[in-house]
Amino acid sequence: LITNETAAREFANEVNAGSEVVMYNFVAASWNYNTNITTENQQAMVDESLKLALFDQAVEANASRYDWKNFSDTDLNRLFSKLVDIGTAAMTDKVKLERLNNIMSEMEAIYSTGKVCLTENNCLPLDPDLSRLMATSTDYDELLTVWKGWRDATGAKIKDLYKEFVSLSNEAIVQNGYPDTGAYWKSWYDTPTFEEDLKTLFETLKPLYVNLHAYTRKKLKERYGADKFPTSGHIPAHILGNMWAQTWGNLFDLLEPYPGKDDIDVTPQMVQQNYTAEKMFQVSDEFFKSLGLIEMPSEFWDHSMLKKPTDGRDVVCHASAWDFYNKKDFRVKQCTDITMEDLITVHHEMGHIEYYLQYKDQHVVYRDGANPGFHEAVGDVISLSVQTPTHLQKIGLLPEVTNDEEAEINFLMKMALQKIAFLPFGYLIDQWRWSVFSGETTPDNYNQKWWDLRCGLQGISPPEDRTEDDFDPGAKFHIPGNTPYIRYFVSFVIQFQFHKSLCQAAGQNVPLHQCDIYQSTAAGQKLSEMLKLGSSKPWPEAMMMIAGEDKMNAAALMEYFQPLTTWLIEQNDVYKLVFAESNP
Ligand SMILES: O=C(CCC(O)(O)[C@H](Cc1ccccc1)NC(=O)c1ccccc1)N[C@@H](Cc1c[nH]c2ccccc12)C(=O)O
Ligand SMILES: [Zn+2]
Repeated sequence: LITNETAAREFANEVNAGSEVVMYNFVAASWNYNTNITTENQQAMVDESLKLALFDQAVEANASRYDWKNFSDTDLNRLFSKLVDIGTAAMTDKVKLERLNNIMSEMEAIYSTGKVCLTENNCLPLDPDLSRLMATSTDYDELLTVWKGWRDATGAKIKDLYKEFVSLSNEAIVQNGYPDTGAYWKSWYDTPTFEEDLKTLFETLKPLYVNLHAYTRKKLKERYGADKFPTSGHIPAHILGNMWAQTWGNLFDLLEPYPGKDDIDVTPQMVQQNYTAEKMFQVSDEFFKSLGLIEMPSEFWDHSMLKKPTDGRDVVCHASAWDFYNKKDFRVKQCTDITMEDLITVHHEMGHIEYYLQYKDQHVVYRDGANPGFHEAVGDVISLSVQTPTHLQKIGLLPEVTNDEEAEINFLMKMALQKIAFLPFGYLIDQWRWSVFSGETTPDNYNQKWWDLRCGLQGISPPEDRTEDDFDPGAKFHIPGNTPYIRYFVSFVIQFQFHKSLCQAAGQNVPLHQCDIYQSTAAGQKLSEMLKLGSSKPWPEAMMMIAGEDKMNAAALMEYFQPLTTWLIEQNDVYKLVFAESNP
């Protein structure tokens, strides 16, 4: 084995240059497929992913000729540990590797082109039509038709492909040295106690969720009638204002504690002011600039897809942010709707782009979040400031701000419907997936296990019977998209730790939920120092830099929502708080 660390550094630099070319070609082919789903674009993308896998295999083989585990330079050791960790690209059987990539692109196409026909010749896509219906309809049966139709059009059609995907993904990852795909995904957090830390966080936050669930259930019973609800205490899954019941913000008009106050759901104001998708991204860019962070380069504005094409092309509408690995080309692809919910997603995507911009000069293997949760948290931290009534007033979306106890509770309720409601969902998706990858959940049990978790952790129930002919996990983008999900649960906890620390840096001595770091270059400085690291340091070091502690901690989130927690407990009759742990 080669022990010369100078030679090793030289090798790493050559890999960096080569990676940028191969990665650019792969990302460009993926972009073409995602923004124009055709069989030729699908084949072109699969071809590029095979070339990338061969490149990664060559890098791994060459890197393994160095005695990198014994390097004295810890950074070089870290760099090589990433060079040899090539994921499913380790699959040496090219036929199987091509099959794996074909299955993934096929599942993504089925999901992205799925439609529900409400009448013979009225077939609606998820974005924007079905999403708007789920957000605005209060017709129990119409919601049920859409909820079931979407699962028939996507999950059920993906089921068999997913079974094959699981086995091929595991076969590949074993060649990379991991027992199964879930173990590989967890390794990105590089924390031996990761799963128990997550469980502790979830148990700590569960009382907040149970309070919100009880309050929401009571109000939904008033709207739909108690007879529509199982005696077990679960809420039917299709009446929460979202296709997956993952956030409940669209129920704000029903759940608003003190009606008649400021209209903090600024969607009407955005429509009234003729907001465009471009404008929404410019508003977000301006916030990042106000912190002294890097503004969007011209390539971003020239090459992004900021709204759904109207030329009949099939596209993957689910939002995403793209790094072309050439230090210049960064894009967002989003079928932006003119709503406050989508303004929040705009900030989420711009957070990914800002991270890309900040770490673009790192070695390719370090162009990642400190851990995947960090990448998901950046935009959300900004949007915690943007969503404050005082900030919405500053940018002209809220005519005037009432500063009293009731308005404060209204605001915290709206934030809880986005952040607290999400927690069990963010937690359970990869509990399901890790159990599938490990073999604990077998293919004939996929749907049963899914509903055990949805009922047991989220307290929601299927509005009609489900069987193993259904595959309800497949109706959520990240499953056919093979995008890990625990990153969002991690993000929803750490973004409040970041927010609290950046608010202190900005000299904001107000309650956490009223803090707006807008125009604070001190906060921007602290954020950019962490972002520039990419994944070059272990995430506890990055966490210490930005939050002053090296662990995930729910305290900041609980501090943020404290006034609402108190209010909810007063509102709820304690004995009605729970839902049965089992399937109703
Ligand atoms: O999926 C997303 C946003 C899309 C994304 O920006 O996270 C995107 C997902 C994706 C990953 C890989 C391929 C295709 C899409 N992730 C990225 O673009 C991305 C960018 C850089 C690094 C890692 C991921 N949000 C989740 C969680 C969520 C729901 N509501 C929210 C509100 C605010 C923030 C997050 C959410 C969801 O919709 O269920
Ligand atoms: Zn994201």
